[in-house]
Amino acid sequence: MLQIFEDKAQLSKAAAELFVKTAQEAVQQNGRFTVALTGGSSPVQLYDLLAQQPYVEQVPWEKTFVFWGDERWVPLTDDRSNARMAMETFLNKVPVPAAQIYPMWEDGKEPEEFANKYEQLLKAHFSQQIPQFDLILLGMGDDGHTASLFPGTAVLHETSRLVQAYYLGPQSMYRITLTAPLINQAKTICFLTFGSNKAPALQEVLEGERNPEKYPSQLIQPKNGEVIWLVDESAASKLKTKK
Ligand SMILES: O=C(O)[C@H](O)[C@@H](O)[C@H](O)[C@H](O)COP(=O)(O)O
Repeated sequence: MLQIFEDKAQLSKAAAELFVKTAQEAVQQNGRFTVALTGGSSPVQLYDLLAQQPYVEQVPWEKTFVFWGDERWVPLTDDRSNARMAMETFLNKVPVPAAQIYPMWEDGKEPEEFANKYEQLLKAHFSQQIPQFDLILLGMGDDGHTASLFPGTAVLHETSRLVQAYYLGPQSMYRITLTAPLINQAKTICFLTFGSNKAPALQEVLEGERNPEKYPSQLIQPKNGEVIWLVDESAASKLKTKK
């Protein structure tokens, strides 16, 4: 489903409403809400809203479990840390129990070793069931990547692992990411995409020929759930079909 908004503010408000709705429904159905957050700049306004009225009091924080879709392998004190950004913008301001927040980082661990640990953590959280997030938030880069699924990387071909870490040469850092097969188990996947720099990639991802090697966001096709693209008019400017 594609929804186009006038600007980032409207888009972020719709994302906050979706967050509240999926959280409430998940708690009603299963007694808890499991979400994977995204990093980058796209979710900042959404996270800000979630710490404010009317949203903050509508989310069942005590029953919320927070994971990440991907992370730059840097300490939690680093400016580039996705976890740090989410902590500062909302997690430190809302009553989610600290023990239910699972950043993708541990001091002294190697990234590959930590990826295995995070995978085990997810398996334990979902016990015997398929690891199925209630909600996964994603951003899309202007090259069509999402989470840390970058064009031309081996992780795009992963079929069995849930979490992987790998060295991303062009950024001179390790990345850790949920894999596409895991992301695609989710009940709801929500892309937040705004700005004219995203317009060419968005057109390719949604309307171009299938080429996930070049546009990894095309890999995101939930098995039984739904994918919702929240997009602003600038990002949507090159789309031929605006619905
Ligand atoms: O850690 C990251 O870099 C991400 O999670 C990444 O996948 C991000 O969502 C996109 O690059 C979009 O980034 P922006 O929101 O900054 O445009």
